[in-house]
Amino acid sequence: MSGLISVADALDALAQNALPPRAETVAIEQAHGRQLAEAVTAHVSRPPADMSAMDGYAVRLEDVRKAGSRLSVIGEAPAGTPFEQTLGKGQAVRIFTGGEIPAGADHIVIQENSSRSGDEITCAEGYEAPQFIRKAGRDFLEGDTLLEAGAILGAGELGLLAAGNIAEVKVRRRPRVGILANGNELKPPGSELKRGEIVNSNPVALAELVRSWGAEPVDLGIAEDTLNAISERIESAEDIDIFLPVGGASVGDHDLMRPAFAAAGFEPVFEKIAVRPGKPTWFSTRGDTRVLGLPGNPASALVCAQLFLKPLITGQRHRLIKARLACDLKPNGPREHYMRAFAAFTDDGGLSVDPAPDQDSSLIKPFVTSAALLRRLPNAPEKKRGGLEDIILTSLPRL
Ligand SMILES: Nc1nc2c(c(=O)[nH]1)N[C@H]1C(S)=C(S)[C@@H](COP(=O)(O)OP(=O)(O)OC[C@H]3O[C@@H](n4cnc5c(N)ncnc54)[C@H](O)[C@@H]3O)O[C@H]1N2
Ligand code: MOO
Repeated sequence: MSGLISVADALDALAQNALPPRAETVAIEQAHGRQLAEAVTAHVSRPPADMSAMDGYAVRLEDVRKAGSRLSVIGEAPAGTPFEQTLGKGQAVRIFTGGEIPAGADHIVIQENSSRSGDEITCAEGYEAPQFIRKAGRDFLEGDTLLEAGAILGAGELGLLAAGNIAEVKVRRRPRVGILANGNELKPPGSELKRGEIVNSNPVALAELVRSWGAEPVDLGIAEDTLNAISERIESAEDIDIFLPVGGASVGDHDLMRPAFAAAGFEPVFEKIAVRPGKPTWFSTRGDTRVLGLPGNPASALVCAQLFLKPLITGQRHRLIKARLACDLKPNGPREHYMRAFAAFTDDGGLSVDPAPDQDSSLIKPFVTSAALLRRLPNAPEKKRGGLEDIILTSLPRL
């Protein structure tokens, strides 16, 4: 495959050249944001036994069917210290939230509904059905699958693993993504700029995206516009899974990224994509290493990172969802267009999408407000305000 290919074909090619899976074991305290390499099963049941949901008295339901029932208190069951005897007729055990239900008991009378005098309680009400007992294994049983391979570990997932008595998990190794800028005009943020120089803004934004997708960005610096300078950066980079050259992707005399990677033994898979912005995006492989070449224009780099780098890192395709257009759209050209767009929830529970008025590929400001990429298929006809279009949500819509 080479030449100009469609977005769908580019995504297929990336999937066919997915990174080989590599796993490592980490403590759950270090596992936030990581992706499980294998399914995890519970080591314990939760709760481990029937538990009281309230502070009160564990009783036999048949003893408290009528208001005014009197029972004798024969012991205590606080959380962590089960009461070991079996409760008999007319007996109650003082129990606290999280205490294990003693054998023989099948109901909790909450303390607000009872009065105690010495070792005797009187129930204010009668009961028809058992209450306030959490059955063993209500959350999960020992041996249940808690999480599937591929799950991303956030707060809920980590709490679930800990509750399942799991201290370590096998997670996918974070791919190392080597970000390499290129251009004689580029200077780091904060530099004193001479005429013709511009600030190297793409790597810091790309690094943040890479991190947010669970990979590790590696700064390979700025290479000058010579084959040697770029080749040196490629050769001295250590343990990189995905090279991410940005800039020098087009056809100009100073666009040297492709030949430099070709000289380093990378074989082209595709050379450009019928996408806007970001047509010069290219992809090559060498053994287990990948190189995704992004154009230098900031919007092209950031949009194509969303479209092509994210699936390469995560192994997952984008999810398109529908949103209602807040303005009219002109007919699209021959390239699949991903417009930087503002997405917001509407009062009627829907989602609206409003493309930034200027879609030039050099602009960075639209990324500050945009939460979505609005997809327009090649040669799509004009669309009226209020119609439904496909979008990719890149962050949470505004409320
Ligand atoms: N004759 C043609 N010219 C161009 C074509 C084409 O098909 N034929 N394609 C255009 C398209 S589309 C794009 S996109 C750009 C991509 O160009 P490059 O990837 O070669 O990018 P550069 O020339 O290196 O830079 C473009 C632009 O972006 C600025 N830049 C570059 N790197 C950074 C950085 N790290 N941080 C901030 N800004 C950066 C650079 O200064 C340029 O202004 O090519 C078109 N040309
Ligand atoms: O594809 Mo380029 O990104 O249009 O400017």
